Amino acid sequence: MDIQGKKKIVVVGGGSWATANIKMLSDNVVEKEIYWWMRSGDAVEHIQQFKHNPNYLSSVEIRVPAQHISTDLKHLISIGDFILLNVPAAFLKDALKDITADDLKGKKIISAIKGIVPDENQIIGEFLNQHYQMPFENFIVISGPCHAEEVALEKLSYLTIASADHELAACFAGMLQTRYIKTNVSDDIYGTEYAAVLKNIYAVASGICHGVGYGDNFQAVLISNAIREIMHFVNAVHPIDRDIKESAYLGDLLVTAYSQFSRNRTFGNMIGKGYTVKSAQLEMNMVAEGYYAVNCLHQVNKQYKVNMPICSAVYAILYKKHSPVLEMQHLAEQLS
Ligand SMILES: NC(=O)C1=CN([C@@H]2O[C@H](COP(=O)(O)OP(=O)(O)OC[C@H]3O[C@@H](n4cnc5c(N)ncnc54)[C@H](OP(=O)(O)O)[C@@H]3O)[C@@H](O)[C@H]2O)C=CC1
Ligand SMILES: O=C(CO)COP(=O)(O)O
Repeated sequence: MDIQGKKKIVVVGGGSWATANIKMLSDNVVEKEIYWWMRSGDAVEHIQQFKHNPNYLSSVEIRVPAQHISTDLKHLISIGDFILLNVPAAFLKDALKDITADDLKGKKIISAIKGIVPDENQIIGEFLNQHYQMPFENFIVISGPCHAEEVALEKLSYLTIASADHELAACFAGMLQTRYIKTNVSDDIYGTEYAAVLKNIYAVASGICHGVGYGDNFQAVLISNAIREIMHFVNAVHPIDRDIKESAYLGDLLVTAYSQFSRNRTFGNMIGKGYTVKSAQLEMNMVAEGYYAVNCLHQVNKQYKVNMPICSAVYAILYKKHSPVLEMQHLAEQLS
């Protein structure tokens, strides 16, 4: 596919980050046609009529033409050149259940998902490559420290656009830049995806620590150890020369572990305060990817055997029902 010329972009997902992506793409001046899929027919009708997403980032004005918003994913994909996947990883298989490798053939596929597909235990690029025969040259990752809520407020933010094809990454970055969005381009798709998955787990850990009563001093030690765990893990999975201090790695960890907007931190905080997983999930109405990711990571790391005491502690609390207080005491003895 020629990457020049007016492009048709389909955004798949109706949550906060999909809504923020719709806003960035709409505010960007490069000429394009934007299409939007979400599972809820009621939400589609509401947006068509009132030009606002009723459930997520409701303040954002939606300027996508009404006839471009639909619950028919197969049809929208048949129109699109770029398919931007943005449902939580746990629901990706369900969202794509009627989609075949043929439907995606020749499309440029972008993942704005920061998660692992459960059961498959694969990051999104691997999943699409193995299940949909997507060539990695057609794949793009959007990452970086960026909360949807701050995009809605047009607060200055930086995104990293990663692809094995530098020209493709630069082309897509050009479709997202606005007055309030700056972009970096990277070729580290594995490291970018895995770092984004891991930082969600560390943000859950950060929330748990806050919930059980640790202060800022301990949080700083926790996050210093977390970036080392990320570095060791991504170097084991995909050893290339990367600077872990870049925004897509360290920056994303910091914003997620400290921001008031982080769903993962909020979820962890509730767990630390004694909520069950179910009640914390119900309370939030949004998805904390770290909950699913830590289980997948636990399986994936059986192969790599990287020493990851923070991930192990979060896994024990969420999946083996260990006491957050005791598990964090045990973890604290292993940090430095
Ligand atoms: N929010 C953010 O700031 C950022 C998020 N991301 C990533 O974007 C991805 C999407 O997250 P985000 O947009 O924030 O999601 P939200 O938490 O805002 O919304 C949840 C989404 O998941 C859908 N959903 C919930 N339950 C189910 C289900 N059982 N089956 C199918 N779909 C379901 C919801 O659909 P419905 O409304 O119909 O229930 C909704 O679209 C995640 O991987 C996240 O890590 C990345 C960067 C920033
Ligand atoms: O990825 C994010 C910020 O970069 C969003 O993190 P949360 O899902 O924890 O809100």
